[in-house]
Amino acid sequence: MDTTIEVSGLHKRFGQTPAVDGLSFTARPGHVTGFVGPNGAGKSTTMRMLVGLDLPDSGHAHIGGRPYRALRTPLYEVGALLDAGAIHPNRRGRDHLLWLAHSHGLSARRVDELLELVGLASAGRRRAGGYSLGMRQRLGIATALLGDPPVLLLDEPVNGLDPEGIRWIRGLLRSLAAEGRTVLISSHLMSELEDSADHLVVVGRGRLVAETGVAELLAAASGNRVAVRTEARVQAIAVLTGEGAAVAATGRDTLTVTDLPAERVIALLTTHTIPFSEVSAHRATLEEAYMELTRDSTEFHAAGDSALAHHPGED
Ligand SMILES: Nc1ncnc2c1ncn2[C@@H]1O[C@H](COP(=O)(O)OP(=O)(O)OP(=O)(O)O)[C@@H](O)[C@H]1O
Repeated sequence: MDTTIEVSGLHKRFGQTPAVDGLSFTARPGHVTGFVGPNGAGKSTTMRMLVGLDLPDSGHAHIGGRPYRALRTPLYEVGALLDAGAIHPNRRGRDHLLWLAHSHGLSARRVDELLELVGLASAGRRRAGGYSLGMRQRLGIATALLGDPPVLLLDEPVNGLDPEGIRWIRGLLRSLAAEGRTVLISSHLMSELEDSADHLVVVGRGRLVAETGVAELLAAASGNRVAVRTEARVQAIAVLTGEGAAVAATGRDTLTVTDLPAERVIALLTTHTIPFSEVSAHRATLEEAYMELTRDSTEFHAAGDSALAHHPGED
């Protein structure tokens, strides 16, 4: 079964508000795709259209080439966490899962397995009304995973989780993708996607700002820069510029080298017996990369609407 998520030319308005405004992107199996953008960017609306809770005005949001409503066994094909609050406060967490499991021919054992997996084994018999937001998120994730689906759509799954919970969900998402599943998670904070997403769809005001690999984005933002600490600045500059690198003196004993990998810088300094105490690659954080990306997209906005999709590396 094809499990690619494909959003194409998607439009949705609420009254005068364009919530989603011509959005297109793809989320592929085996990847965690981060769907990121500020509050009100249209992420939840897109997710709701992916599972048929809202209808597009035009365009499509397909899973495996079909709309969600055409799936024959949705629980086994697509797991979704859209609104962690959507559970009756009097219902116990385990009963919520049991009801869903039994109506789909799944066993109580599967329910207990999942409660264990999401860390709710002991809390499962308590009423959901007493759950913290983090516990409701965990129950929502268990619900999404119940039918062992190859596609997962999780809207702000990190919301409400404590640092241990955030570490846990990052590992879970990575392992679900490593099993070949298509995982789409939304967040309004880039930092939440650090160490979990490997592909990014960045949106703003209902439109695509960028669709890019995380490694590609970080490499572009890091700008092939290497920091060198040496007491022999003059000799180091001579050797490194001789190799075609751009070198800037950035402190009394520090240099910033552009366009030469750290390994090559070390090899050159060693060969020429130039002493150094540090050579390190500058690695941008995802947050820095995001700032750079959205700054560019703002410039595109100012220049006109034709080039909203900015792919780093293409300029
Ligand atoms: N049912 C609705 N009725 C009216 N306007 C809506 C409705 N749902 C969403 N909107 C509007 O559509 C826009 C996109 O909202 P959406 O919730 O999809 O954004 P989001 O990126 O998920 O934001 P957040 O991070 O805050 O969840 C916002 O301006 C929002 O107010």
